[in-house]
Amino acid sequence: MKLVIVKDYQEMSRKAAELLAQEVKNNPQTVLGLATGGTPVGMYRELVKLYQEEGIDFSQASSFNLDEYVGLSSTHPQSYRAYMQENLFRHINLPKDKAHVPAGDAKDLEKECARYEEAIHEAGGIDIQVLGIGNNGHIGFNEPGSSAESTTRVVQLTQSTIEANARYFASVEEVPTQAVSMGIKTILGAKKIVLLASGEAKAEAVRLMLEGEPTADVPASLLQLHPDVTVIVDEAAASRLDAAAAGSEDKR
Ligand SMILES: N[C@@H]1[C@@H](O)[C@H](O)[C@@H](COP(=O)(O)O)O[C@@H]1O
Repeated sequence: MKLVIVKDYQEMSRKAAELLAQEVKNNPQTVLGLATGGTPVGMYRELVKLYQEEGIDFSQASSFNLDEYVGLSSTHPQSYRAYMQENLFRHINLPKDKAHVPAGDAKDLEKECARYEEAIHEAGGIDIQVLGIGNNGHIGFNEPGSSAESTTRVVQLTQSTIEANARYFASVEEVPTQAVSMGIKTILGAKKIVLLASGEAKAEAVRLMLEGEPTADVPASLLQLHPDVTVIVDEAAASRLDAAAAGSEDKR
């Protein structure tokens, strides 16, 4: 995995946006894999800026989001569809029908999961997948214990994830307990992966991802099985790494 340690959140966001913009410039039909959470907000802000200032053209691109809460409609303000709309989709010229987010309010969720997996396949697979990381090492909503063979499915959120995500809701009781999430196998199927982490709270998860054995107990560590992963972390998130003591950039 390629590790890039940057000074702060701002630099992490800019670097990640530049990577995505470059990808779209190189291949206008890029299939983007997108993530939500607090971490990529700055990256989307920078990407919108690049779109406005440099005219990056998304008209032939498409996107697939990692996950969505079960039970929230696309118009619910805390749904990941609403997040994407607010932070990215409404600002750029990505065609609406090519911006995919799982439907967490589908009547038949199993069918929705199979449909989503098939849609990724039909689009030719994901070219570049953006990821954040949960405090417990989850990616997407693949909680500890998720198999490397898992595909898009309904998952149960752990209490720690529910509590961590409660800050976006009025109360912890309002946080959905389930989600539709791409699986580990779906994520590892992307041609390239970029994982972002910022802040001290992520330092232990980042350490286990990079320096621990690959194990389903820390889903992000399974990214070690992928040949093209770039991890962009700020100094606080890198603070527990052996590599952080050695220098700023490192290839492993
Ligand atoms: N499903 C999302 C993940 O994709 C995200 O990486 C994680 C961390 O979120 P944050 O970036 O807000 O710390 O939160 C949620 O659980």
